[in-house]
Amino acid sequence: MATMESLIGLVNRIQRACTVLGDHGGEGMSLWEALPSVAVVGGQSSGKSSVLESVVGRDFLPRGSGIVTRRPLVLQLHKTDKGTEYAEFLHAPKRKFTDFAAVRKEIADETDRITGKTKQISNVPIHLSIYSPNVVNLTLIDLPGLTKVAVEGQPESIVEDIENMVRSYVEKPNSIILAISPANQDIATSDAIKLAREVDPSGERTFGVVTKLDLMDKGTNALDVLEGKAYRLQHPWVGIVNRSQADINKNVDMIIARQKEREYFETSPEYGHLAHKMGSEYLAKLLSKHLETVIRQRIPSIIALINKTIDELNAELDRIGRPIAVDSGAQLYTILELCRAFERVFKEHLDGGRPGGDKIYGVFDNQLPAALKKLPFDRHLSLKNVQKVVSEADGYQPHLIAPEQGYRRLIDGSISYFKGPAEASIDAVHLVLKDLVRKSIAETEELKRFPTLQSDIAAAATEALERFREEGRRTVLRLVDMESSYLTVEFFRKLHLEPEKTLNQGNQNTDRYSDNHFRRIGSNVNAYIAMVCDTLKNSIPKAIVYCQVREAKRALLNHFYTQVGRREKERLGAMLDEDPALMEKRGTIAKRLELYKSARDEIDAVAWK
Ligand SMILES: Nc1nc2c(ncn2[C@@H]2O[C@H](COP(=O)(O)OP(=O)(O)OP(=O)(O)O)[C@@H](O)[C@H]2O)c(=O)[nH]1
Repeated sequence: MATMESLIGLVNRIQRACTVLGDHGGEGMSLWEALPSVAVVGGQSSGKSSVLESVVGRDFLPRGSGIVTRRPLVLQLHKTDKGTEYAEFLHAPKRKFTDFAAVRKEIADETDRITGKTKQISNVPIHLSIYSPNVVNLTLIDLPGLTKVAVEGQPESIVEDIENMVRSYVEKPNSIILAISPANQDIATSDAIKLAREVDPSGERTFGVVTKLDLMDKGTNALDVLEGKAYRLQHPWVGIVNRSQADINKNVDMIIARQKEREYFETSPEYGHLAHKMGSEYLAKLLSKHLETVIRQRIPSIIALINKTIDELNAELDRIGRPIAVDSGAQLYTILELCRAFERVFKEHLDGGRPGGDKIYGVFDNQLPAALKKLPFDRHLSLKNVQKVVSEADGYQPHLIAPEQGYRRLIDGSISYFKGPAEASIDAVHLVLKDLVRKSIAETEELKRFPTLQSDIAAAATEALERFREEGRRTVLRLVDMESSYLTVEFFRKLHLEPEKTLNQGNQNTDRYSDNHFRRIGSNVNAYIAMVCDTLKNSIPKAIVYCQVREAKRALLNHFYTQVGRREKERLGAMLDEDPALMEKRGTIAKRLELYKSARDEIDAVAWK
């Protein structure tokens, strides 16, 4: 018997754990649903509270007209060896109630706390534990009384609402139904039996209880019900005599009430032969024994469920990451690992595998050529401007054969236009790289839990990219300057060999001569610039890749690594600060895990006894 009792005590502990974890037996297969409990079901005023109280041996349930029980009450009875009786609510775990009138008030207050002072009902249970030497270990659920009509102030749906809520408790296969029917009503019309039959047609988990035997009309009795003739259940029917309203008003003690009940059956001419199988005490023992049997059968599946949950929790912990180490060596290692993970993702973006790297080629293939095409060479090499630049370069002495100075100035002026597109390409690639850094940080699964390190990496990478941009900028500007500093001699020598067709035409008009002459200079410069443009179109991308892209791949976090290596312990720890919400989540999971593990240990211990 000791083993059996610890078994039920264990169930009580696990059920409490479930509620702590927010498991109200809602969606899905929960531990709660794997464990048996006893639900008290009956019409209003059928005597549910009275039965519950006499099983417990204490007055503690709120009473009144109308719907008093508006939230399920999960009542766990814990048998103690000795000491005073007390009650404890899960929502106020530090407070021990020894005054049961205060328990009654707390149930009423706690009901109102969720439902307000309305006539609404809620399916969030109130958990109450009673510790006493005078009880057996048992979990009982008191449910709102079934009703046939809504009373004033209640919505029409209340009848259905209550029935649905009660059904949601008793339809679970682990629920043992205590179906209360008053003896002074036809058993055929009993709400409790009606619902029990619906959810448990075979009757294997229904216990029929007949109350108010003492209130039956003279000359009638409930023998055909109690003997199972009127309605057959697999378990024997139990008759009960609770305190009458008059007894309650007179504050008749529960112990005395039980004694009176026992006497009632022992001396009853109708029920005397059934006396040993009647009454609240017998009912309590019957229930307890049945629970034990059911729990024994359930142990393997409960253990399986607990193991499954433990596996799930462990997997979840792995997913969000285990707690981080405290020694600085391990922290440094973790930081470097996380940085590497980020770098891997970043490189995948550049090398392909992840999108984004192609945008850089887009700069080379579209943006740069388009910008080069738009350069205003037409204007710069217009007849008028060529004339102006060349004349200014000649000074007081016009050139004799070819305007060497004029050519130089026109070419220099044109080449300086290339600086704009060169710098714009540098900036465009810089933006692409910066965006890839941002994306890579967001995509690095391992970094998710470390917001501080995320921003540290972002800052370090951005700073490095800035440096690469500066280096890139200097390099492309140099490429442009190089084009100015030394011109391709070959090009001009070839020009010199070409016959000057226009000059040999008959008309010797000086204006025409000079127009053609300058037009020719303009078109020569234009051809030269087109050649330079082709060169730069190829060399600028090379410089950009060399200075920015290649460096980003090779050394994005190099500076950062040297800095981190020098940091002392506190700062390393701070870098690994986590999102508080995540830390809390890990804490919750760890706590759940702990609870489930201890539940498993306890079940293992009991199961092997
Ligand atoms: N004489 C007598 N009165 C009883 C018996 N059982 C319950 N009563 C009385 O019937 C009334 C209703 O009993 P409760 O135990 O409050 O019934 P309930 O089903 O919990 O009622 P609600 O919570 O309103 O649904 C009370 O006045 C009880 O004293 C009984 O066996 N004999």
